Amino acid sequence: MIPEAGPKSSPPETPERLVPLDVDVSAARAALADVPWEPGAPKPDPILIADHVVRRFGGLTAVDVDHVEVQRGVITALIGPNGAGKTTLFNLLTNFDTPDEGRRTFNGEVIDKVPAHRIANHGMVRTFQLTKALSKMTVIENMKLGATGQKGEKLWRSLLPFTWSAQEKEIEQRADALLVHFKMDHMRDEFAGTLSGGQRKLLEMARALMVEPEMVMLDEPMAGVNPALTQSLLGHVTGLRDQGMTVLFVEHDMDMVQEISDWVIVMAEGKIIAEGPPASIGQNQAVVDAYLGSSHDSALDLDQEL
Ligand SMILES: Nc1ncnc2c1ncn2[C@@H]1O[C@H](COP(=O)(O)OP(=O)(O)OP(=O)(O)O)[C@@H](O)[C@H]1O
Repeated sequence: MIPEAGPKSSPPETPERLVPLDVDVSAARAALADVPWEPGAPKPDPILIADHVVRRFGGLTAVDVDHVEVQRGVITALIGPNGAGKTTLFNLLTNFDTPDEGRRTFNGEVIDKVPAHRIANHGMVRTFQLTKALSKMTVIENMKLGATGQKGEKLWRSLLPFTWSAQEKEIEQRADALLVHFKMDHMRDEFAGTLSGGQRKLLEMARALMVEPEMVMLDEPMAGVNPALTQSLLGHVTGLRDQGMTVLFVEHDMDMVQEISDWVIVMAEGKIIAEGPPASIGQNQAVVDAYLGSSHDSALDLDQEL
């Protein structure tokens, strides 16, 4: 469990809103009530759309998604049995992988040709596992690394050192404010490698927020998290939505899916096989069949949790 922040010299204030987004969250969630419970269902205000997205690995078609839309301002879970294609689709949606066919649209703009390292500038960010190299950096250094596409990257700005150092200061202030918000400021100068599994997940989330995104993509946010930190993490994910951000997460933990998602998209064998509110998914015959047809563990998960 993360201890409360220790006494520090005047910590930076947590910003009232980490991201000033003009999204009516209640309206966005309520609008889902009119969405049909079927694969590829159109949404009232989609922020992300994928069309005819196909990804093959040799003879295997890992993803073959005809159409899928993600509603703005809500939390959507992407679930499915092992090998369903969730991670591959996630990578395709964030441009970390290139489809053999298909088109992806974010905020009305086709993003097929946007390089992965530039996608955050468009307002979409994903969390990353804390790699070995990042473990050898301190928490604050990790946070600062999350700030991409800043003014200092542009050549003309680098000729104006005052602008550059003001930018550096802004980045550090935002990083410190986020660390306070996530109750990690007491670990600011520790090596990231010393964090527990749950603290790593918090750092990954905090780092993603450095770019003030509109949409946050979380890859298995509950994996390796100690139960003591579960509620805190869930609270932070719903907190992203409550500030107007759109959240899409891949997760095996059905408790989390049930507790926080507004909408669930189910994949099996590369395709979207079902969509609907979390309570509807356990009763969906195609979903039950897909989980029963997969590994024993996944079938048990569905049986017990949905
Ligand atoms: N780089 C790759 N090369 C070859 N096959 C791959 C590659 N990546 C994924 N696959 C295959 O594509 C299919 C979908 O994999 P993917 O990891 O997307 O599924 P998943 O739903 O995320 O599974 P899990 O829940 O087990 O993580 C699997 O059969 C997997 O073996």
